[in-house]
Amino acid sequence: MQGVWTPDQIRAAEQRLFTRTPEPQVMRRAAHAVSVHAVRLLAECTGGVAGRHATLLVGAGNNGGDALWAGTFLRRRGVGVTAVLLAPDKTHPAGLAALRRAGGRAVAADGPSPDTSGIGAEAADAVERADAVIDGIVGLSGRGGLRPTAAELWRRVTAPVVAVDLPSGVDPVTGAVDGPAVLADVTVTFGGRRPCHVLGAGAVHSGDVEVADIGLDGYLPEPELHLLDAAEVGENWPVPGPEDDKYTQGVVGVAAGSATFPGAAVLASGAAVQATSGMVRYAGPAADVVRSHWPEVVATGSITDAGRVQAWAVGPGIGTGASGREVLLHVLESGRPVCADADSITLLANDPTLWDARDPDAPLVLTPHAGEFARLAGGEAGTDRVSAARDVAARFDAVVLFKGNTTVIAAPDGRVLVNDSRHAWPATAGSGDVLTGLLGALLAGGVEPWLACGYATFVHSLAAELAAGGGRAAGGARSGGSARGPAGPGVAPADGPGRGGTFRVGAPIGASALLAAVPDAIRSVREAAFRAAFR
Ligand SMILES: NC(=O)C1=CN([C@@H]2O[C@H](COP(=O)(O)OP(=O)(O)OC[C@H]3O[C@@H](n4cnc5c(N)ncnc54)[C@H](OP(=O)(O)O)[C@@H]3O)[C@@H](O)[C@H]2O)[C@@H](O)CC1
Ligand SMILES: Nc1ncnc2c1ncn2[C@@H]1O[C@H](COP(=O)(O)OP(=O)(O)O)[C@@H](O)[C@H]1O
Ligand SMILES: [K+]
Repeated sequence: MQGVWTPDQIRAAEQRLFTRTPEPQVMRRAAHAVSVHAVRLLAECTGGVAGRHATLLVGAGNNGGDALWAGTFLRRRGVGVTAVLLAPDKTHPAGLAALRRAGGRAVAADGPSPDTSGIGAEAADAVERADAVIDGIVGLSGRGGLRPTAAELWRRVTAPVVAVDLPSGVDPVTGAVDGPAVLADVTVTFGGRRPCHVLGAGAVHSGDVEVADIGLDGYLPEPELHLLDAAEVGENWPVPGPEDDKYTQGVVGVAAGSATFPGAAVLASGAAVQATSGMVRYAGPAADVVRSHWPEVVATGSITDAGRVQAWAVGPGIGTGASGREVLLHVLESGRPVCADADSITLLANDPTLWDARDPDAPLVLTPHAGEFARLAGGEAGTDRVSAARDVAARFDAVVLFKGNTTVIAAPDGRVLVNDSRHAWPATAGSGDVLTGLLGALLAGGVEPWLACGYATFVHSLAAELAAGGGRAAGGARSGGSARGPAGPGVAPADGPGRGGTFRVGAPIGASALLAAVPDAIRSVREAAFRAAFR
């Protein structure tokens, strides 16, 4: 599991590191990593390094200092370097002196201008003609969007961009973007990811995130957030062993769908069938339709005849009336782990007495989308979705899987996992029903609920990507390309978030296609685990 640390945690760790390693040395280490990725980007995008030109956007603090030192390292590779200074009086003095000694040039951002922008002609020229741009405008101390001069410079950037630490203009803590902000191809960060690399629009603006080792390991506390990788999901996905039979792997019960919404039952049951090899029981009015799609499902018309299960997936399409309430009540009283989605969340939000039916020892997973979340929480989540999910998880003593482009998974004890989707293909009707089925199957297989949410979300997102034709295998390299794509600087391409090639290929999918790709996604994460074991 990879960690994500808040700016405060990073700063505290840095202070401890500085007691052993002098700050300038740490900065040079960080800057060297930035230069390595800038060299790679130059080579990939222009076919060469020496003789190319890099422009540094340099702000008032240490982030600008990093960029200046990175420029110094680039000079050693024969790259022409111009630093555009946004705050000449506050520019990192040692970094600027080093760049000048190395033969780099520095110009002020503002100055005599041929137009009304206030950007000096030299600065404008350096930005517009750059082969690569290094964004050192602002880092961990950033607040709000880019200020006017920085925004005006950014508007002129067309070259590929390496952001130092984080893309300037993005809120370091929430990832929110509420003004102009840099859209990076690569972000080079230090010691561990920051929340803005994985949350909200920041996840898109960061591009590919590279974590450089600057010696912080050993000084960092427990991470604020966690990320899963493909190998970990594959290693822990339940598969049958030699001693297993259909019962030992856990039987999942699906209580979903209705005469009006049989599709929810088919999708959730199908996902449960594809997720593990044990047995799936279905209970509800769509039993005939489910049987005709999935003959292996043991289906009955009534929840009271369902038979024994090890976990329940309940909610999609059951309705919020009396019959839906009865189904939910039965499931909550079963004492089994429950994944409650869709209508069951609305029922719980509307009728607090339903909570009393719950066995306090049985794990409960709630999987709200934004609207259902607001019903549960009693108000909109706002931009700090992590805190909002944590609060609801603690309040209801349940694991909360808060859906969205970035899915936030909070446990009642405060642990948070995030899945920063690199695309938006699951944004299609019925895909939530598939997720519910996957989760039910993992809970029935005995997977710890918080991790089950992480594994299910990872596979769900990957299945959508494979189905859409992005073609990225889990743990594999993403295809390249400038973050800005054909839409031009600062604008995400129309076909999805503006990052590597995945977003410019593929076709929209329905939930059935996502469901059909689940076995490929599971195979892919298991292959990643196999490769990792022999690395
Ligand atoms: N600690 C270390 O040794 C290491 C740290 N490292 C590096 O240091 C970075 C943190 O540096 P930092 O704390 O100096 O602040 P930084 O982010 O550069 O901001 C500077 C000033 O910018 C301003 N500003 C704020 N918002 C703004 C906006 N929207 N648009 C424009 N300007 C804005 C605001 O000043 P103001 O103008 O408000 O007075 C703020 O004080 C960190 O991200 C990493 O890169 C690495 O070298 C590893 C070792
Ligand atoms: N923009 C998006 N990017 C990535 N994933 C998304 C996006 N929007 C929704 N999703 C995912 O798609 C699924 C939709 O679930 P839900 O809203 O319950 O749909 P439904 O009720 O139609 O099945 C969730 O897993 C959610 O995280
Ligand atoms: K930056």
